[in-house]
Amino acid sequence: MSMSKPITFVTGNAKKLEELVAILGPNFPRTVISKKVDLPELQGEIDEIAVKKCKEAARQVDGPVLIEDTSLCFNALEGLPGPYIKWFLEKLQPEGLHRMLSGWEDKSARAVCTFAYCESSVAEPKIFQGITEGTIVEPRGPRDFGWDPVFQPKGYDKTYAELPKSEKNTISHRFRALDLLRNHFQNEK
Ligand SMILES: O=P(O)(O)OP(=O)(O)OP(=O)(O)OC[C@H]1O[C@@H](n2cnc3c(O)ncnc32)[C@H](O)[C@@H]1O
Ligand SMILES: [Mg+2]
Repeated sequence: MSMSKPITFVTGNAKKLEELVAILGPNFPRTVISKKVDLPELQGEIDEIAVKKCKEAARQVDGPVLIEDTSLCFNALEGLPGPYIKWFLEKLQPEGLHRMLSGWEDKSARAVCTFAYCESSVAEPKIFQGITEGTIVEPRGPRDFGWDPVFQPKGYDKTYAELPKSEKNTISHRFRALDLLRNHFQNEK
């Protein structure tokens, strides 16, 4: 029997939590609870943001914490909007994200999900990152989660939004990151 403390997943985003629960499933070796906090939107390189965000979460929660930060990187734009995608999406809507690339032939993009886990406020965060390659297309499909309508994963003719959740959750940036996280905790036992 494991005596480990529960892990608190700190996020203000209910859809992220929903996907994490669906992807990890019931056999994940640790108990994960969630806490709704809007952590600051930081600047910098992707890994650096995740580390800082995790340290901030660890300051706010007693015990092990998990955070994640999601970037959408347009290759034509040298990786931008990247970690700033939240503001671009909020101001431009999915249509505007697609329009941002109208002057570029290269519509390719990468969805990057970076989890950071910290045992306590004095421990160094560990990073687990997943990347899914795709293309930015005109928005198609339901609008219940962020930029899903404009991201068409490589090898698919549907956007993330058009794919059944169960299928997105087997190929997504978040799935790939959580697969690494799962391996880490399974090997720890
Ligand atoms: O509290 P946190 O966990 O930070 O949640 P957030 O919504 O602020 O999320 P981020 O800072 O990571 O910003 C990422 C943006 O991308 C969106 N997003 C994240 N994962 C996504 C996914 O799998 N599909 C579509 N949009 C996604 C999300 O709604 C944000 O607008
Ligand atoms: Mg955020």
